[in-house]
Amino acid sequence: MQDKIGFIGLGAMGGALLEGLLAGGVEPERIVASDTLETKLREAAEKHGLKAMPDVRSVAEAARVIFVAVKPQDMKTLLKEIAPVMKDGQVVVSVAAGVSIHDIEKRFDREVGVIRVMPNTPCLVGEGAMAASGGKYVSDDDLHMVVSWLETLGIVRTVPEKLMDAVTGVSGSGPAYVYLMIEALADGGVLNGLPRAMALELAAQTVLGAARMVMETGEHPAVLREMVTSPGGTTAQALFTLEDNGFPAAVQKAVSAAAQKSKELGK
Ligand SMILES: NC(=O)C1=CN([C@@H]2O[C@H](COP(=O)(O)OP(=O)(O)OC[C@H]3O[C@@H](n4cnc5c(N)ncnc54)[C@H](OP(=O)(O)O)[C@@H]3O)[C@@H](O)[C@H]2O)C=CC1
Ligand SMILES: O=C(O)[C@@H]1CCC=N1
Repeated sequence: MQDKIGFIGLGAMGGALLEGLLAGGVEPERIVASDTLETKLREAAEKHGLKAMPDVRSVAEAARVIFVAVKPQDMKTLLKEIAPVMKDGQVVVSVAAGVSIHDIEKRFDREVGVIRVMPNTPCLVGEGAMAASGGKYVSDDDLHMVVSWLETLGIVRTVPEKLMDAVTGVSGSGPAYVYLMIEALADGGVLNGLPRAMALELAAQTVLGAARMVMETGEHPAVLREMVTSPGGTTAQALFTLEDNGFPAAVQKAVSAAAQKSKELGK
């Protein structure tokens, strides 16, 4: 029989990872899950046919690999709760921003493997951007297994743990900045007379198309930007306005602010 896979925390990110793994072919019979919110747990159990567990210890007892997707501030309490039943060879996959592998390992007096992952919500549609780092007790086989599951939800880069705060600033929190950009783009369209639904559709497709151009042509964004920018034309005027209003600096400052907050969450 295949190992069970546990989920603790079925909020925005835990739910997205769960749905992504199921869509990627993991059988629901392998999943055992727990969330403090009973309705959320019951809904997930009914929707996906997974096994709802009465508490987190039951998840830790039943599963060999346990995805933990609770808030960073709840990690200490959660790990304390499951520590007494954790065994050598189990694997905890943590997505908590800022919480280090060492901080998780030290809660157990067993050699529990820890994999720290920074995913993002587009995992829900198979377009996640993720980074992963493995701790000292995790075997290469287990790391490869978890990475291969995650690869069904998007791209996964294995990175040294010290880069995780920067990853959080770019791709973990990144979808939110892009949504803000899409909203602003659409609002700009409405300001200039477009019907709202059409403005939103054009804005979202523009972001999707531009991202695919970067991924599929392999060209630097500056080259692609020049392709759009006709001399003396509309784009040059818009780019000048964005630069003049500090758009590139604002985005870089946002990434640094998120990375800094990630460091603070880990303290
Ligand atoms: N949202 C995102 O895009 C991303 C989030 N992350 C990380 O994912 C983690 C979860 O974030 P997010 O999904 O946004 O947060 P949510 O608050 O949406 O989800 C966390 C869930 O875990 C539940 N929970 C808390 N403590 C326990 C416990 N002891 N046992 C079982 N369930 C528990 C919460 O219940 P309750 O509400 O009752 O506390 C909640 O339902 C965080 O650590 C975050 O850093 C990482 C990358 C991206
Ligand atoms: O906002 C947060 O703290 C989490 C971590 C990355 C994305 N969402």
